[in-house]
Amino acid sequence: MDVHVAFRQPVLRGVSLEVPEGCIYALIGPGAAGKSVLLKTLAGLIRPSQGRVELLGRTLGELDEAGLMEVRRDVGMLFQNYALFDFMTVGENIAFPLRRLFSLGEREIQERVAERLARVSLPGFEPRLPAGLSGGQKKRVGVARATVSRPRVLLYDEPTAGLDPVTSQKIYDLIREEQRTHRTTNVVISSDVRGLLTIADRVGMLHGGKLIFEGTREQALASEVPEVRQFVHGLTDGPL
Ligand SMILES: Nc1ncnc2c1ncn2[C@@H]1O[C@H](COP(=O)(O)OP(=O)(O)OP(=O)(O)O)[C@@H](O)[C@H]1O
Repeated sequence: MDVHVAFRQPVLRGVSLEVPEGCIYALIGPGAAGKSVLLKTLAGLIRPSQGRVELLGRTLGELDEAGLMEVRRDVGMLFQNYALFDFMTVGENIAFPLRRLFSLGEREIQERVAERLARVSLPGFEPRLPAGLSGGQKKRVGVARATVSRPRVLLYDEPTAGLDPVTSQKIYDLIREEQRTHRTTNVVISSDVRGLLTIADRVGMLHGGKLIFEGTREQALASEVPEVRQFVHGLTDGPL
């Protein structure tokens, strides 16, 4: 609610949004609008200079490090640039959140990693190194890592950047299936707005650090707000 974040200059200037439980929320907007900053603020990685972030009924600003750690167990994040550790195998990358935030036996960790890899159509990829994977495979490993701890909230920053349309759609379908199977709450940023809208329930558009539109996918597609209309339909003429 009323979230402000500033670095050298203000980036988020009073953003209020509510992501309904169990939905896929598409966060769209032009470059440097503040989408990634908002996602990191939701994840508790950036503290707002003003305003309040509530996640799963808890106000992040009121939590100490132990409380934040507890909330982070319920949040999975796919970062923009894969953020896979190059020196770790695929299997160790996926196991990382389990080892860091949970105390599970080795066998259960290996089982969960194998199940996730099968789920993202990369069975048996445990011993591979990220450097030897294609962009689409890295994104799928990222999805496997974000979901391995069975978090209730998933935050995806550009899950399809740099991928061809078919591979992109497969990633979107995977996000949708995960949401349907595990009833997760999802926020997804993508500059591929059309692809993202195929799975989105709700849409929020950031522009200049403010939320200039919020509504259902249908409302976004029918919006008469000039910036929203231009962005959603990829028009060259318009205010952007
Ligand atoms: N850690 C930081 N330090 C300083 N400035 C930052 C930092 N992170 C983001 N910014 C600035 O905040 C603004 C918003 O960045 P953000 O990454 O949220 O944009 P975005 O909407 O995700 O854009 P893109 O689609 O280009 O990734 C940019 O001007 C960026 O330079």
